[in-house]
Amino acid sequence: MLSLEQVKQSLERAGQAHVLQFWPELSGLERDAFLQDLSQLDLQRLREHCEGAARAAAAPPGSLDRHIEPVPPESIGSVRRSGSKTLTEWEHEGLLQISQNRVGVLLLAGGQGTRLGVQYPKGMYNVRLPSSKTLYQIQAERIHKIQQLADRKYGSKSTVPWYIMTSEFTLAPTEKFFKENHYFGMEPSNIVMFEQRMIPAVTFDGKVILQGKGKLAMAPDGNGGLYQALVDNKVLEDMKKRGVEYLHVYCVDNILVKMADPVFIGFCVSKGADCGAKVVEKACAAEPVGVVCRVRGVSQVVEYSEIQPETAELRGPGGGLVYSAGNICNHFFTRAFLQDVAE
Ligand SMILES: CC(=O)N[C@H]1[C@@H](OP(=O)(O)OP(=O)(O)OC[C@H]2O[C@@H](n3ccc(=O)[nH]c3=O)[C@H](O)[C@@H]2O)O[C@H](CO)[C@@H](O)[C@@H]1O
Repeated sequence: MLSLEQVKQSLERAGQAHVLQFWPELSGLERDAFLQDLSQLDLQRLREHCEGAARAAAAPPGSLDRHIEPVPPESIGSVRRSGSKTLTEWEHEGLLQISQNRVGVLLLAGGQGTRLGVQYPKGMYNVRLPSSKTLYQIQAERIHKIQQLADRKYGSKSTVPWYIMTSEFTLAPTEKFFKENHYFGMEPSNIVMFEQRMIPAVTFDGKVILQGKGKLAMAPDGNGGLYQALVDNKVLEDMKKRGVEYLHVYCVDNILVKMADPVFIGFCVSKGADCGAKVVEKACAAEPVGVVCRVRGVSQVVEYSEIQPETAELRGPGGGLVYSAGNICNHFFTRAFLQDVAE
């Protein structure tokens, strides 16, 4: 732990000295705990984050749009436009990989569910189905089912491990919920929960916010915190040990999610892709979903808040939207790709 003097100096250098404004009012115990938290702050990294966010916010509207282009047709596979032979080939490839224990699923469940307005992890939400099943139970049953389908086709005894990224807010209640529900019939060792990092919440001008006189307001570092969390928690090592080469990543609030969807997995594997995104055609230009596209030649998601309405409304020769690949936060990654990103 750093001394108060050291912490003071680095806070001053980083323009964050205000966080110590209530120091004289803190008890001895509170001071120790606060100093401990402050010693662990990576102020340099925080500054880089804030500067990056400020730059993005200050960029003139439309600056992304000038460099945007659709994903090339050869990288796209469409369920709607492909014949049943092609779809069956992709499905068989996906099931084959599952039967060989080479596929895992990863749930992004570190968000706080603020928009849903619940005080507990979203996966515990009972969506009022007649069965009263929660999102977690529905997902567990889908893992059982896909294993069963692969086993039936290839005579295997497959396992699709379930990786669950949580945060400081969601780990303990999620663990408790799974335990109380007997892991929904799954082998507990095949459910790997891990925590993403927390970062300080800041104001628009990059000042760290206090939650209390001796406590920083912290928040999970976004779903892009996944890559760091995979390393911090040795998840890539776990995948390697199990022989998992492909990961299907999805978000918690998608009740229709086809976990380890064999068609999607099979398509990505047969393309030799190192990452992929499953998309749904946008219903209308203004639909508030991100679009998968290319910016300066690099494939990425451009959020609906980033794209200009004129770009979103562009239509191709057939009359369809040029940017219609709606992101539903369903991603495919090879372990090798994730390892590469991590390094
Ligand atoms: C960045 C991103 O993916 N955006 C997509 C996401 O938006 P959306 O606004 O839903 O993205 P969020 O970041 O809120 O949440 C997506 C998922 O990430 C998880 N989460 C979030 C924050 C965090 O720190 N840790 C964490 O695990 C949430 O629990 C959730 O499962 O879904 C939309 C609809 O499907 C897409 O159109 C958006 O393009």
